[in-house]
Amino acid sequence: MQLLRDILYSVSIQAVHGNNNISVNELRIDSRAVKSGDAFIAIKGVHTDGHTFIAKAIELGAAAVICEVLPETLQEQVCYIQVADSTHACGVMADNFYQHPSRNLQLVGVTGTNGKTTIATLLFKLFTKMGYHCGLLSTVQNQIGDTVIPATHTTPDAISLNALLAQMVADGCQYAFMEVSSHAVHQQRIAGLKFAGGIFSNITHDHLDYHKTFDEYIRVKKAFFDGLPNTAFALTNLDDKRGNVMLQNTKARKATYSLRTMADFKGKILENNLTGLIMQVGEQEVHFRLIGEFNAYNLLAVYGAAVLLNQDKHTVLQALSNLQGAEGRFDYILSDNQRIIGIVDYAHTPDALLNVLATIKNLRKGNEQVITVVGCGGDRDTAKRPIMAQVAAEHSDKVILTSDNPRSEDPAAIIQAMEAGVPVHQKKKVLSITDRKEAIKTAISLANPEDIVLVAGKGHEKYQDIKGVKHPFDDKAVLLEMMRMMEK
Ligand SMILES: CC(=O)N[C@H]1[C@@H](OP(=O)(O)OP(=O)(O)OC[C@H]2O[C@@H](n3ccc(=O)[nH]c3=O)[C@H](O)[C@@H]2O)O[C@H](CO)[C@@H](O)[C@@H]1O[C@H](C)C(=O)N[C@@H](C)C(=O)N[C@H](CCC(=O)O)C(=O)O
Ligand SMILES: Nc1ncnc2c1ncn2[C@@H]1O[C@H](COP(=O)(O)OP(=O)(O)OP(=O)(O)O)[C@@H](O)[C@H]1O
Ligand SMILES: N[C@H](CCC[C@H](N)C(=O)O)C(=O)O
Ligand SMILES: [Mg+2]
Repeated sequence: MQLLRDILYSVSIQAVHGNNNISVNELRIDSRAVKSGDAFIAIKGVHTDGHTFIAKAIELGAAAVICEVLPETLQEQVCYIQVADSTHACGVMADNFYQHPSRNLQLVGVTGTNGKTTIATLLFKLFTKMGYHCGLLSTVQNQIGDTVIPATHTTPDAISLNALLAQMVADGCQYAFMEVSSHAVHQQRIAGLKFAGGIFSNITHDHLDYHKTFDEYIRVKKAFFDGLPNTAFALTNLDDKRGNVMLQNTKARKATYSLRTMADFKGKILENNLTGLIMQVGEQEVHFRLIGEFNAYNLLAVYGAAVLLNQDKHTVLQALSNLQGAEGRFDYILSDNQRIIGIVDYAHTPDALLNVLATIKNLRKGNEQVITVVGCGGDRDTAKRPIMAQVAAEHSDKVILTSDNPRSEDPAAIIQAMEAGVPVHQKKKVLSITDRKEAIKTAISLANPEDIVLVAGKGHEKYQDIKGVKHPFDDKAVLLEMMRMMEK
């Protein structure tokens, strides 16, 4: 419990109605969760406007309301705080309410279209291995030391985020590694946080359903670096066309990584096969267990960040060399009698799919076929659908288009939109099967010994979201089940 006026410290306030010298139990952005003595922050969302639920929140006992527009009639027992931007106020208030947790550990944020989970997870594993107590906030899961806390978002809302960071501080964590999604930057979920460092992986086509234009998407990602303090580092990928732009206006210490040009952290791939990567990193030659060129980038980002956090180069490379990647990222299975190679990967953007297929192509020894099973999520960027199918068709021998998470959409319509991207001369090698399990089964039945079956798009996910209901589904488990069934 804390005083409202303390929680409001450094929030830009336009007007106060009522007594702000009252105690507040919890901060809430959802009226449905409000209990007696809570403060309700009304946020304008994508689907609805939190301001319409102010009366409901008060009915449930809200003692304070933070809003951009005051209701017409004000209740005497409630303190109303009018602010210019309630999403920003929410971030600052959450930071105050939880006693500035991000100032009490070293917080590193990772942004970019692809690689966030991999980089954040590797940093968490690396620092844990080097003897530190660490926290992780990622798409796959949140973690405090060994304790796993399920994740609902890539970056949680400001209140949950600060609550988790406070738990990490209370548990003695020295470092926290988090993914910073573009949604989170735009919705100010990270307002008020103090970062010790920021990492940029890359930027390609995604989330244009939300950000509308690519320029706006770039601007939002850049805003994360614009907001870093001069005590932080900002580490960027020089091989990405927008790598430099990201750091243009940052106050943070700039650093770069690259596989192609001069950079602070320069790497070179010496070998890249199914047993891993051999890379030259600085002066040292190192073997890594992660597979593929894109992971060479992720590893360089992790190495650079660790060195910028004052860790010893040799210790870092030694520890990093033994680590495995994140669940569902180029997750590799050999069928029991080693006939077929199965790969589960979270590639759900054209760029990620292209990377995975290019990686597979490089690893192929001879005439093995590559059979790709892929779909696109419903209620998400529609522009990527035909491109994903095109990429799959161009770089595979056979393709089965199927459902990802259809959400509120008709799965057949999503598949149709994908089919439109398949070039006419490649239509012959493309099948469409709406049921994902059937699609995986068919892929296995089409495979000959040594062939590679890639199941893309869902990675670690353990469900399929159909009309708002999450049905249990696990690509890796289904793939294994089908491999075993077909081998009998
Ligand atoms: C598009 C988007 O980001 N939506 C997020 C947003 O919801 P919204 O804007 O639709 O909210 P809304 O339903 O319009 O409601 C507005 C406000 O009214 C409140 N409300 C609503 C109803 C009610 O009865 N009472 C009430 O108070 C809501 O709590 C909210 O504060 O704010 C909510 C509360 O923080 C989030 O849960 C929700 O995430 C949804 C579930 C989501 O799917 N988000 C995805 C797109 C997302 O954020 N993904 C990124 C990762 C992307 C990536 O990198 O791949 C992530 O960081 O996870
Ligand atoms: N550095 C990279 N560059 C391009 N593609 C990558 C990179 N790292 C991983 N990928 C591909 O992108 C997929 C997603 O990787 P990862 O989960 O690490 O990214 P993410 O940024 O966290 O994604 P999300 O935004 O969905 O949380 C992987 O399965 C892999 O196919
Ligand atoms: N963080 C991404 C993940 C997409 C994964 C894919 N399986 C889908 O459901 O579209 C999103 O929510 O847009
Ligand atoms: Mg992620």
